Amino acid sequence: MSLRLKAVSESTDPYPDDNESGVKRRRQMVDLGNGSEIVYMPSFLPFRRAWDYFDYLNDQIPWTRPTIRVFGRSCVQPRDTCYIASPGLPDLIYSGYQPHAYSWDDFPQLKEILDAVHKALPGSSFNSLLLNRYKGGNDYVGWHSDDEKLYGSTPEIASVSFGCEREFILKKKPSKTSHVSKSHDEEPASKRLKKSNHADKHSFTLKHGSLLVMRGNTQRDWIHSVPKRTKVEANRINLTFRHVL
Ligand SMILES: O=C(O)CCC(=O)C(=O)O
Ligand SMILES: [Fe+2]
Repeated sequence: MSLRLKAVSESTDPYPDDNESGVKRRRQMVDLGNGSEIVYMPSFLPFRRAWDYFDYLNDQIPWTRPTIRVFGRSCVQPRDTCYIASPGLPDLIYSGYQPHAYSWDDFPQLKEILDAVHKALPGSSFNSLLLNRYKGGNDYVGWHSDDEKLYGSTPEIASVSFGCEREFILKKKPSKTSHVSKSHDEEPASKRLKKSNHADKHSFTLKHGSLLVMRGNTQRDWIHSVPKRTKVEANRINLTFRHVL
C-alpha cells in the first residue's frame, strides 16, 4: 500500500554501543501528499533493551481504563492509558476525559526513551506523553486524528511501540472540496496524474522497538487507528510523544 518508500540511513545514533545487529538503523519516509509525512524506523530501539522497557512499563506505570464519551455515549476506553506532562502545561482533555498528568521525574526510563526520540528527530521538543496498553487483540483505538488545539496546527507526534506487533492504519479524510472540484474533462491530464499518485490508505505493522512519526498536515488530513485483531493474545504498549504549545 505504501507507494513511495525512501530508505535513508540515520545520522545520529542514540545507542552507539548497543546496535546488536551491527546494521545501520533504517528510516522509511512516506510522503502522504499535501504536506503530510510519515517517518518509520522499524529498529529504533535495540531489541533486548526494548523488552526491558516493556517489562518496566507493564509493571510500573499506573495504568487506568477510564470511562470516556464517544458520540454522546459513555463507554469504557478499550485500552489502558496513562499521561505524563511537564509542569505548567494546559490540561489535556479528550473524549470528555481529563487524564491526571504524572511527572517525568517519577519515570526515569521514560526520560531515557524521550532523549532517544529527541536525538533521532533533530529539532523536536516533546513535553508530554500519552501511553496506551492494549491487553490482547480485543483492545484497540478507533479512527481519530490527534488534532486537539493544544498541539497546534501541524503537530509532530512520535510513536514508540513495544511488545506484540499490531497494525496501524492511516486513512485519508474525505476531501472537503471534492464535490465542487472540476470534472476530469476540465482538468489537464498532468494534474489528474498528480492526484492519483498518493494512496488514500497506508498500513504499518508496528514492530517491537519501532518509532513512527506523523508530521506536517497528517492530523488535519488523515485519521488513524489500531483495529481489533481478535486472534492476538499478547500485550502491546505504545507511547506517543507530543508537544503541547
Ligand atoms: O497505539 C498506537 O499505535 C496509536 C495510539 C494513538 O493513536 C493515540 O494514542 O492517539
Ligand atoms: Fe492517535
